[in-house]
Amino acid sequence: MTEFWRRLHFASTVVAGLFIFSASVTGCILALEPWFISQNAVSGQSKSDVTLAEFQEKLNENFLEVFSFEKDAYGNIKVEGVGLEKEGTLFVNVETGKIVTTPKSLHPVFDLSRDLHRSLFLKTPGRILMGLASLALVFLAVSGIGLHIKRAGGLKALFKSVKILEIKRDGHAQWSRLFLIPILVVAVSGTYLSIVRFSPVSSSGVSASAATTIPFDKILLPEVKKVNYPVMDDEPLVVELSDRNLHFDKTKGRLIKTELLPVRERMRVVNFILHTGEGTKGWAGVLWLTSLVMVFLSFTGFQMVMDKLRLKKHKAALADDAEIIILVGSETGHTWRFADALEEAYQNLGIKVGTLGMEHFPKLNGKKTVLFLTSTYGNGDAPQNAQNIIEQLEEKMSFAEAIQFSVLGFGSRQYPAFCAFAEQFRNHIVPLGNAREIVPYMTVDNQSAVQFIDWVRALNRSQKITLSINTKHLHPVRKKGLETFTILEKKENEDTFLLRITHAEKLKIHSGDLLGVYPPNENIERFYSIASVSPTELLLVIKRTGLCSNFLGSLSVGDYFEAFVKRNPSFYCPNHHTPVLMIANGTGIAPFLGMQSSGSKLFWGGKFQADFKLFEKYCFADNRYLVFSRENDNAYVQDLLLRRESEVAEVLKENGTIMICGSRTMLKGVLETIEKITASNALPSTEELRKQHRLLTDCY
Ligand SMILES: Cc1cc2nc3c(=O)[nH]c(=O)nc-3n(C[C@H](O)[C@H](O)[C@H](O)COP(=O)(O)O)c2cc1C
Repeated sequence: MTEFWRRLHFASTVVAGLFIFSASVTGCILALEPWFISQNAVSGQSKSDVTLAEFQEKLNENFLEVFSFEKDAYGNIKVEGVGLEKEGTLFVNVETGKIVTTPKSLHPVFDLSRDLHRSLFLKTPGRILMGLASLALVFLAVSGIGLHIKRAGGLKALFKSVKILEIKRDGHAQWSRLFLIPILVVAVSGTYLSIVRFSPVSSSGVSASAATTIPFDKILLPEVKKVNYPVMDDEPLVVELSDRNLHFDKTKGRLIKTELLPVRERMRVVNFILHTGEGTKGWAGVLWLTSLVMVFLSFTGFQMVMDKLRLKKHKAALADDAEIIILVGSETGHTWRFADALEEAYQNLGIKVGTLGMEHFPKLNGKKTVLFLTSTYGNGDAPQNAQNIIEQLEEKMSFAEAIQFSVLGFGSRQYPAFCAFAEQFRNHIVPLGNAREIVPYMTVDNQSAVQFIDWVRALNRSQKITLSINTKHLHPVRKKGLETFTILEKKENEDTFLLRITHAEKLKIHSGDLLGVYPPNENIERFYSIASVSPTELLLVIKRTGLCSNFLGSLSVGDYFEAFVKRNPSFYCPNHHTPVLMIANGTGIAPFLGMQSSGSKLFWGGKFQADFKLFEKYCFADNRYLVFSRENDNAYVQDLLLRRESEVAEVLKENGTIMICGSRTMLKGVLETIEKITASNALPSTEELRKQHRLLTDCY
């Protein structure tokens, strides 16, 4: 269902985005019009009990002849007639009937904006386009509501606050939710106005009703919209009220007929006011804010669409006749190279094949061969596009008649949980009654082309085909559009060093994001945790362990290098006002140097006191607790947690969050300790805390 809302939202943006953007910008200008016009009102306010007959007498004192008069939404009365001194279209005072100066015309920008807003200066075709754009906005608003509900996890949760971690995505969600109702009103009323304009009025559009008989001298002026005085004796005098037209004979006494305005016309007036704010300064103000928000939403929406189009060279759906389905789980994109090469090999044999990311895992039917290629991330976790996929496996696969499958895990033996996710995933498929494994589970370490080809050979034997892989396509390629980072400061202690580097402000880096750096002559990046200490500066704390860290360690102040930022929102510091407990060892302190606040406590463990000196200047947390394993009390950070058990428990009691960064060995010890603390203080378990997003880890 989420996918349905997302597609509807995406399609509406692509189709009508530019038109909506243009209407939003011009809407910002037009919503100001009621304010200017109301300041410009010249006719004054009429008393509520003045009758039309009394007002006519006043007019007769000042005019030789009146052909008609009309009142606009701001109370200005415009008379067509011959005055004692002037004639033509004249504005009059509502109490005296005397001619007053005409209202000043507004700046031409309003007329230009109106034309652009209604018809893009293209007359009827433009009006039709803008009508369709309004309709697309209705779809956008409705699909937006659907997405909000899905994102919040239910209708009730819809009103919870959204954490703004990334302006583009979260700001879009936050502001669209706040302005959902006015946006929907603008969209529906705009659509209605367009429909009314282009659907023909039937001649029976006005209905007569004998029941509404108002004597002429009882009509109150505030209720009158327009009066037409007849020129010929046999024509009626027509008084237009908001919901009906009254026809009187020329003697002015006798009502000839009453025309009730059709519902459609009355609805048009209501929708016109809702859409333009005419005559209502308060609603006009809301519309102005709504237009501003819509400009922002168009802008951020466009950026997201562009991001998606840029990223999405891969499809989101399969052709119905695909015999082979390749499903890819990937965090940083490397596994896609292997999947694409495999797809190409099938195509070369004329076999119908489709490749999808795991997030587009379709409900399978009939007889299918499905090849799963997936990496493993974090602590043996699923990559980003395969989160929660195991829970959905049965639903996706159980309707198929027969599935032949194989799982190929991509990972790195540098991580203790080597290919753990792929293995776990495979173990959940094996028991399914309709699934048969055609190639035994295999793994690919560090994107090894040789190991991949081994698996392809096994696949060939099983399928009795000869896939031939173009190994050129397996070589890692550097990402395009890398950013430049220049070193401002470098400090070293033993084999660890701190870099303060500067970057372009537009990058909008958050502490907790990762910096992807390519070592010289290698196209597989390494990631380093970032502390963002100003809009253009960040800190890295790195230990020399291999090619890439040695490369960065060899740079000096003034040198620059190229890298890219990988967003890591699952390790952003929560920005609600609850305490945060930051736990790190060694270089794991890096992201926390950019996250410290008055509500945070930092627990850090290192070997020697001197190690801390490296970043002491940047560590200003009041509540910081340090421990050294080769000095003083020879203890680890988990020992420190036990010693300060009551403070740890206090953070959790106050609904706080625990963030852990550093080595995996430390993580294991720390989690065991926290489990003990939560158990003895009747607090939620670490598993429960993880589910509540109150236990965040970034360990390597
Ligand atoms: C932060 C990080 C965590 C990782 N965690 C694991 C892991 O727990 N187990 C594993 O086998 N590989 C792990 N890897 C290695 C990746 O799975 C491997 O590089 C894979 O080829 C990446 O494929 P992808 O770019 O398609 O996601 C990790 C890599 C990074 C950068």
